[in-house]
Amino acid sequence: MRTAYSVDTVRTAERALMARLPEGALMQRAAAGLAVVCAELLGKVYGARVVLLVGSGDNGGDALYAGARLARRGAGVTAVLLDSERVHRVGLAAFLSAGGRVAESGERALAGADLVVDGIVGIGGRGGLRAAALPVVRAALESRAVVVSVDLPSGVDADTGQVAGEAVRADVTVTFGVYKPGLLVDPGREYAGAVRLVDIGLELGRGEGDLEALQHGDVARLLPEPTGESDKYRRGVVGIVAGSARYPGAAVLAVAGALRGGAGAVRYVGPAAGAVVSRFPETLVSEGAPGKAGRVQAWVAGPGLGDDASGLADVLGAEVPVLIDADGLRLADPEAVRGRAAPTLLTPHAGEAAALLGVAREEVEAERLAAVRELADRFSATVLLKGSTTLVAGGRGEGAGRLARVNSTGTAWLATAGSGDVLSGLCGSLLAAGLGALDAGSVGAYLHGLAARRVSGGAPVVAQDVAGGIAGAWGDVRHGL
Ligand SMILES: NC(=O)C1=CN([C@@H]2O[C@H](COP(=O)(O)OP(=O)(O)OC[C@H]3O[C@@H](n4cnc5c(N)ncnc54)[C@H](OP(=O)(O)O)[C@@H]3O)[C@@H](O)[C@H]2O)[C@@H](O)CC1
Ligand SMILES: [K+]
Repeated sequence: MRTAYSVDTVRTAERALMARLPEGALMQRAAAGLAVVCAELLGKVYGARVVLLVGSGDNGGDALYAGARLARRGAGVTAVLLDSERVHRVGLAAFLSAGGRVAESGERALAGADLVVDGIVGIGGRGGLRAAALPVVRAALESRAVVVSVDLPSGVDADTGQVAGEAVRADVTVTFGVYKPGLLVDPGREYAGAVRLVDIGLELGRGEGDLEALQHGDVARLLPEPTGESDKYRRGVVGIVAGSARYPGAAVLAVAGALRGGAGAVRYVGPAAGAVVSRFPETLVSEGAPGKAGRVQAWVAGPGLGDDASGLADVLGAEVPVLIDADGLRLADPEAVRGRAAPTLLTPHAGEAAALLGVAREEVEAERLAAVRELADRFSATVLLKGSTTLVAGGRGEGAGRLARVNSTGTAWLATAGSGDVLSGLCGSLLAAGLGALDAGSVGAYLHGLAARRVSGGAPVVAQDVAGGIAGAWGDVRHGL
């Protein structure tokens, strides 16, 4: 599990650790780790040209101490001080005595740099980059240098990943102690590049976390596994209410996701039974109301329904887990969602989330973590917000509280018609197998992203292929590949 902690939590832990250590020890640990990564990236340190962008706080201090270490190993290191009146004084003195120089012109220094260290601002930053920093940041990005951000790309909000205006686009971010949410959630994640974690001795429990990202091992432990005793009901029967005369394909894709998600059986209820059975003859179909369809251990409702809300009341009234997606999100009665006793998983994309919250889509995109938490609170449900970094926040009971999940396996190629339908079936299958809503959503998103990456290989994918790739992704996770 990769766990990220909020700035407040990090600051509290840092204070406690600092009280037990000699003054400046933490910054030395941070700078040493930063210098090691820079040296690795440079290959040869002696003779390399390094430029430090130095802001007015401790983030700039880290950069100066790391710069001193590189200068002692023979690199030509130049510091661009964004405010010469406000700089980490002791760090600057150490940097100068190690042979570092202060640049007269930032732009000129940057033109020939091999590596740029972004120490403008870290977890103390508020808002996007200030005007004074913009010319050097732009020059750094235009140079051919590798850009390494200290702790966080300057301009990215550590707690939310929000970028107000401009921010540094790093090739690598060296972060200290623990991950910060802004490094895992878009748009911040995109600015961070590859993230390297440097241990500085901070000790924080999972319970103090703000956001976590499942890794292969976590997903492997959560995957349902049939035993010799299994029959279809033990593996879970999932019911799908999806599709319409106009959108039969949504039903087919949701069923595809559900079958690939390991359900013992899939029941389909709706007008697209012909299309479903011709593609997947193993599906059990019925045309009446969902309540009459027979035993089901989790329902998925919504993909491609158009304006037909007739099945939703039955589904929302069922005492089993329910996933609502796509048109179902618009058609479902919010009171019926809030009033449910069994787990409920809502799976909007940013546009649907914006409609549910009554805000503009851009607002959701800019503050994805806040949006998913707000929806989970409003609907007393677990909410999965789809996107390049899909987020899942818990409602009542399981997963409640602040610890949300972020999925790191997504790919931009997943933004394709029908891929959400596959995801809804897949997550529904996991619910039917007995996973809680937070686990079903995050494991489903993980496999879905991995499946898309596997079949894409960097090229466009279609939703059917994503469903077809789930088995391979499942196997990779199980075998730790
Ligand atoms: N604590 C520890 O134990 C350890 C901390 N460590 C390091 O310290 C970092 C935190 O340092 P910090 O607290 O000094 O804050 P920091 O990120 O340098 O920013 C504050 C300064 O930036 C300014 N500023 C604000 N917003 C801005 C913007 N948008 N654009 C430009 N400037 C902006 C703000 O100015 P002001 O608002 O006061 O005018 C203030 O002067 C942390 O990220 C890690 O790198 C490591 O050494 C490990 C041990
Ligand atoms: K930084």
